[in-house]
Amino acid sequence: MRIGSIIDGIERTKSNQPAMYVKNPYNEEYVAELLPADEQDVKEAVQNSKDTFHTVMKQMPAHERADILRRAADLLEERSESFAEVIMLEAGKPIRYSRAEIDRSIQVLRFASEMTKHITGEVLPMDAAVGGSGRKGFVKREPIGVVGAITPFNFPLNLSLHKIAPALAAGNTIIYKPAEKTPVSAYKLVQLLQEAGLPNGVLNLIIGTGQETGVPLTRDDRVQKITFTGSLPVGRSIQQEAGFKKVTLELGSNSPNLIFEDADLDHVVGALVKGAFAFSGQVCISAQRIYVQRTIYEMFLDRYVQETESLNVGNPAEETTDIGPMINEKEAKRAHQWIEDAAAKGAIVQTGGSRNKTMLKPTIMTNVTSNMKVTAEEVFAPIVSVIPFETEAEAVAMANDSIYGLQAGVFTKDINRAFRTADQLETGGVWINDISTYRQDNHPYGGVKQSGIGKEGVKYALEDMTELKFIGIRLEEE
Ligand SMILES: NC(=O)c1ccc[n+]([C@@H]2O[C@H](COP(=O)([O-])OP(=O)(O)OC[C@H]3O[C@@H](n4cnc5c(N)ncnc54)[C@H](O)[C@@H]3O)[C@@H](O)[C@H]2O)c1
Ligand SMILES: O=C[C@H](O)CS(=O)(=O)O
Repeated sequence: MRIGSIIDGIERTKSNQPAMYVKNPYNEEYVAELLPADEQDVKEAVQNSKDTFHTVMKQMPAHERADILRRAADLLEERSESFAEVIMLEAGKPIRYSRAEIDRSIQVLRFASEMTKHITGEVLPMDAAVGGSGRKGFVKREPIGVVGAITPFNFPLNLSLHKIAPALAAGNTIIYKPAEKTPVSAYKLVQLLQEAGLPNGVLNLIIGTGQETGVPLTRDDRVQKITFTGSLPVGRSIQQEAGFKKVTLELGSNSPNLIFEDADLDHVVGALVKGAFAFSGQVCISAQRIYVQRTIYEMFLDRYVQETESLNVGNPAEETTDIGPMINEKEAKRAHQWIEDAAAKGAIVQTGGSRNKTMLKPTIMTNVTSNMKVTAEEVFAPIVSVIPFETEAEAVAMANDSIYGLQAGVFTKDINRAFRTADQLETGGVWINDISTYRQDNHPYGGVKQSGIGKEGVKYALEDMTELKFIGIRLEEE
């Protein structure tokens, strides 16, 4: 399979850049050849998106946009297995988890379709201001224009749809720059939306590297908004390069989970095995730091290690596989090095710790300190640290001792403590009696501190992809 960028509905079949290849991270088998775009392609895509916004999108009524999104959801449902297979092959995501990603993506399309018909404004009480009598004021939401969507490899379909679907619902045109590690699902998604009735040029696809295509897209003044999901260093660079554009940044985390002594351990242990190791920990809200009240620490740790050791590690294509490869060997080596660095400073590897190419065994560490990379930085690998605490105040302080603040989990049966803790945690979201790793696609989602700027979750992303316009009328006196 050979894929190129799609601009104004036409696929580019030539490239001035050296070809790139997507390989299955588990066995290095060829998945696709890419024809990468360059700065000139980006410029053309932006001009086409700008023209299409004025000639097509501004005229398209909400019911048509809603229908396209609904048809896309139906088509994705029909083809769910082939999309799941592509994500399994290009990202190495175990097939059961790949299917779950498709199920969520279908919902995101449906939420967006429903929201399209409910983009409302308000009528202002103008006489609330001195001198405002005899005036009427209206606030309406308008699409912002051209949206640049830059996405990561780890949820290549769902996180792309968290940008594309609300942008379409709002009536914008989009330039979609997916991760070069996982562009095949992106290519299939653009084709699917075209089949669902999306006119040419409303969604332009740019296949290429961050440097060659993401940077010029971010700098282009004809783009009104960049919505980015990815790592902190790239997010920082986008913030600096974006100029006057609106920017949404969905970045990384080292998510904390707090387990109090009255928690339901039967639930907690299984949930946190999944929460720390699903997709080899390559999830931005993966449980990375688990704080356990001292009175139940040993009991939790024993059960946690035991259940982790029962995970099936292997080929992501197999139905029974829980843990597959990491995205590439470079990342697996980097994560393995972090384990070794921590161990050299006194951390204890309770289970795991070994690596074979892209396969890193699920690893539980104890005796860690807050200045080790495995706790202080985003590990983005199947590595979790378990840390004891004595008091609620101590647990909250340790959880908040981070540059990140995306999502947290708190486990307790005491409703007062649950809300008290949730109020004090410095994160964009808190789950009580569920893992930090759990996300639904309809709640506001996004970090504080260096985890990002702005919120997604269809309704919230949509709001940020519109501009408020005020229209006032001074009525003639009789
Ligand atoms: N908060 C969230 O919702 C969320 C969700 C998923 C992933 N993430 C984060 O994403 C990271 C993993 O994904 P990744 O490795 O694909 O991230 P990444 O930052 O390396 O790449 C993300 C995207 O940015 C592009 N890019 C790279 N350099 C660029 C530049 N200078 N300018 C513009 N674009 C550029 C890449 O080509 C890719 O499309 C982790 O840090 C993870 O926490 C966050
Ligand atoms: O990787 C981070 C993602 O935001 C997780 S999810 O797809 O939203 O669950």
